[in-house]
Amino acid sequence: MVPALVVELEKRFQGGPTIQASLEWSATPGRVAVLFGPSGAGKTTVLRCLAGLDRPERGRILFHGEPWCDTQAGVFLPPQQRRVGLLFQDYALFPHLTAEQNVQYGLSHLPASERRERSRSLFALLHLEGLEQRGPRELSGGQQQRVALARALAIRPKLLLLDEPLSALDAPSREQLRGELRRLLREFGVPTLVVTHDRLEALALGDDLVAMEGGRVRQVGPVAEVFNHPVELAVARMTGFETVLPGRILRREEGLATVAVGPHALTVLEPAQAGDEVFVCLRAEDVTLGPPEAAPTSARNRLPCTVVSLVPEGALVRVALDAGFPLVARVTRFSREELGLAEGRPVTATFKAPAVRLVPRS
Ligand SMILES: Nc1ncnc2c1ncn2[C@@H]1O[C@H](COP(=O)(O)OP(=O)(O)OP(=O)(O)O)[C@@H](O)[C@H]1O
Repeated sequence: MVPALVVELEKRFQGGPTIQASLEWSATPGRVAVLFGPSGAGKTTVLRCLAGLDRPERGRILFHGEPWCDTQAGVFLPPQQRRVGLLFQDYALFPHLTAEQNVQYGLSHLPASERRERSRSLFALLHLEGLEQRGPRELSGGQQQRVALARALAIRPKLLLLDEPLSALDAPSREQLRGELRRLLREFGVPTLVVTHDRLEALALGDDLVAMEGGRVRQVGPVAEVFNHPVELAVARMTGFETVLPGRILRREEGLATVAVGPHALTVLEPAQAGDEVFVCLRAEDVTLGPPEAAPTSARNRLPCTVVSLVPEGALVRVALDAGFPLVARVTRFSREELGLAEGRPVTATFKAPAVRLVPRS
């Protein structure tokens, strides 16, 4: 398939770093790619260049074959000609305008009746009815975020760009809005790029992941693939969870949930959110290995596994396991000797219910 979005750019900052980003992305309607990486990786710079707010020294940006920027050909489309919807960290709503006026802000070229109709349907879609005449200061953080999203969508963008869209919210609201935002982005049907440095947000929001570090794009692929199969150390470090598996919640009782993953039913802490389709995320450090006939422990989850590979990492050893699904553990060299770990050997993997993070996918 021909990628709809092609980015090859070099942006130099005076006395600062040079960002050299290359990526190709399908940008199909409703699909979400997360620009993910540590602080200073260059994520916002890529977003600003896509929006037309920053001009790269060298390179090109093509969207469905249309050059938005081509430094060799001297092409640079201003932001309004790119038809991108933008939402930045602090929402930047105009404080002196009502929610409705904020949403209609970029629509002055349209007749009043059409402006009203567009904002009316967006207020309905984003569950903001009744708040049209409020000023930004009279709205909660979550409501401001949705008004800003409505404003970004009002221009009927070809591409939506969100920079840390949840970072201004407190932790509980963030968690709630992560799932909601994903559902909304699906509904809008606009291809979306989201910047975040938060792993759970990347997993919750993204279909695809663009992993950035040190001003470079390190890996691009479906989100679970990049988390499970990082191609280089920098990506492995930033993804952290080495096991990310699709699962389905079967039951919830007394604060615990039972999740079907491959052939197993895992016990995890019950997630606050509704929705039964989840990603099950586990860090290698939280998985303990024991002999196949190990006596039961207090850990809720006990899986018979086979060792697939052993990779020394300094004082530790990374152990890839087959538990009916791929699972990764990290043990000390001492434990490796003690357990006689070797490729093909059976072992028991255990982990506690609180070690598992669930990220909603529906
Ligand atoms: N206007 C500027 N002048 C000089 N250096 C800059 C400028 N803008 C960004 N940089 C530098 O470029 C690098 C990439 O910045 P960028 O904001 O793109 O990173 P980021 O991945 O979005 O980080 P964060 O998650 O902290 O927002 C950083 O080292 C930053 O200090």
